[in-house]
Amino acid sequence: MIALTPTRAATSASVAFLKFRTISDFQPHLDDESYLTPLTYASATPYDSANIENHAGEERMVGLCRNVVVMGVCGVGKSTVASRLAARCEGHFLEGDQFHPPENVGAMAGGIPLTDKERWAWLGAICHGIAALNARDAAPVFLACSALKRSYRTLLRDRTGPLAIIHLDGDSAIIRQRLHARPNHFMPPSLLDSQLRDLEPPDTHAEAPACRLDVARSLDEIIDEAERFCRRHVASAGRSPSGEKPSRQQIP
Ligand SMILES: Nc1ncnc2c1ncn2[C@@H]1O[C@H](COP(=O)(O)OP(=O)(O)OP(=O)(O)O)[C@@H](O)[C@H]1O
Ligand SMILES: O=C(O)[C@H](O)[C@@H](O)[C@H](O)[C@H](O)CO
Repeated sequence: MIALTPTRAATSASVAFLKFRTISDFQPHLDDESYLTPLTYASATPYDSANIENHAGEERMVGLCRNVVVMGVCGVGKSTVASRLAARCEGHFLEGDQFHPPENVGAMAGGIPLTDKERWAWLGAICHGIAALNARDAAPVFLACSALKRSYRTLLRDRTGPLAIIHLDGDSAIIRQRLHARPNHFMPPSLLDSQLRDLEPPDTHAEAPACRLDVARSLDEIIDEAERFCRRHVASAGRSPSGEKPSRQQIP
């Protein structure tokens, strides 16, 4: 059984899996594939681009994202970065691995890469998780999720709205070393090669806003740069230490 109870310390960010403890909370329909029904995020959440565009003269939300995916192959630091970023930006942290059914975890633990079909079901469940958090309040969601292929990211965007992408990437030797050094994780380092084969790095124009951050840098440097990216592209992404509102794009 995959452990679904919280394993990380809560921070000032909302840590989503403290609230949603079981996979069934998020994937009640996997058997009949109705998880593919539209989520209608605009009607289910306060993020309604039609309304926002009518607020001429006020802060313009168009172009800003509600959700952020921290993506990349296993061991690049997705969970570490996304959870710290959520704390910095006063958002929710969503751990993509929490949405894998036990069969997926079992396959990976046994050294078998996931298929597209297995990933579609998993991504569908993640979309429900994002939508649930978006419906709850206006805080941004920081998702740690491999999202290796462009089609996976398209699904996330189609079902949950504008998506900012932070791609953690770099020297595979560094990533492999970190995987070997990481204790108590179901993902075997042997799966890194298949993850690298599946990886379709984001097209920073076609999939904008997207950025690539090198895993060779220190965690602090990565978080600082990721935070700057989020302040430019993510609605309500954090406040200054003085408690000021986050800066947003203005209508010229
Ligand atoms: N920039 C960094 N410098 C040094 N160590 C790092 C850095 N980023 C992550 N790590 C370490 O690398 C390991 C892997 O990080 P983490 O578990 O966050 O990766 P992940 O991408 O979420 O992995 P997975 O997809 O397999 O769950 C952890 O032990 C983490 O502390
Ligand atoms: O798409 C995938 O193949 C999976 O999401 C993996 O990336 C794992 O979940 C993750 O790496 C766990 O360590």
